[in-house]
Amino acid sequence: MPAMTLLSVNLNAVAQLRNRRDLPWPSVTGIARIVLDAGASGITVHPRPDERHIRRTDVFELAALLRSDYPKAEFNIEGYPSEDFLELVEQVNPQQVTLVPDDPAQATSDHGWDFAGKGNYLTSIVQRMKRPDRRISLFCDPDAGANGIAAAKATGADRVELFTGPYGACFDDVAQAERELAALADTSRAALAAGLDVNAGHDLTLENLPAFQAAVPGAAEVSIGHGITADALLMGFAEATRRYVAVLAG
Ligand SMILES: CC(=O)[C@@H](O)[C@H](O)COP(=O)(O)O
Ligand SMILES: NCC(=O)COP(=O)(O)O
Repeated sequence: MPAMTLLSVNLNAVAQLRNRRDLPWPSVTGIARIVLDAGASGITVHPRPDERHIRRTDVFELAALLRSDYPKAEFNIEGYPSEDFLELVEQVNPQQVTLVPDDPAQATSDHGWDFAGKGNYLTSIVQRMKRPDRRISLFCDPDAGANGIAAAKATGADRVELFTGPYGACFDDVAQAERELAALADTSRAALAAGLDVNAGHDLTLENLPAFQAAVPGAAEVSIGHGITADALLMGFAEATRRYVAVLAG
């Protein structure tokens, strides 16, 4: 079990802001530098077919930056395993690929895989994507439970990423937040017991992360974008990153 939960900063929101104009700022690679210098362990991007935030060019530029200046940082590329996506991953060769069952029309990711129903499909994608230097993570519903986790493990994946969106959405409902945390904790325990490492992400914030950490110990990595970008508008990306890293350090 990893000693500390690592922070991977999702830069989708930065790219989305940049894309409001036909101009190169805010710079996605520039912000990547700032968060990595401030203590983030990796960078996450979730390119979508319409390039409404991260563009294919961003993926290549980030990969080049990490290779040249941050060789210890992890690049995590998330997305639906379309042929275009798989070819992009093969060209860029990130350390981690997170497969997400999102439809191009979705505003954002809103559910995990149906591991039992899509088992054969996922197994073939995992086999194609897996390399000794690349891990595969599967986006996982918070209530996937032991049966879902057994099916996820059978695909050959290395990790699951717990979808924390429903937990993040109940910031003003403490009782519901506790129910969401209990489901996440059950699924995380089942994953760890099955030999899968656990990542987590979606709508995690400085405010909801401590309770998540307490309820779901042992996560290898959280990827955070929207919340840290909102914080960075107030305090800058360096300070925001330092605060998330401090929360994760406990
Ligand atoms: C899989 C996941 O939860 C994130 O990658 C999320 O989809 C971020 O994407 P957006 O920032 O575009 O919502
Ligand atoms: N993989 C989840 C992720 O990157 C989280 O993004 P966000 O919801 O924090 O924007």
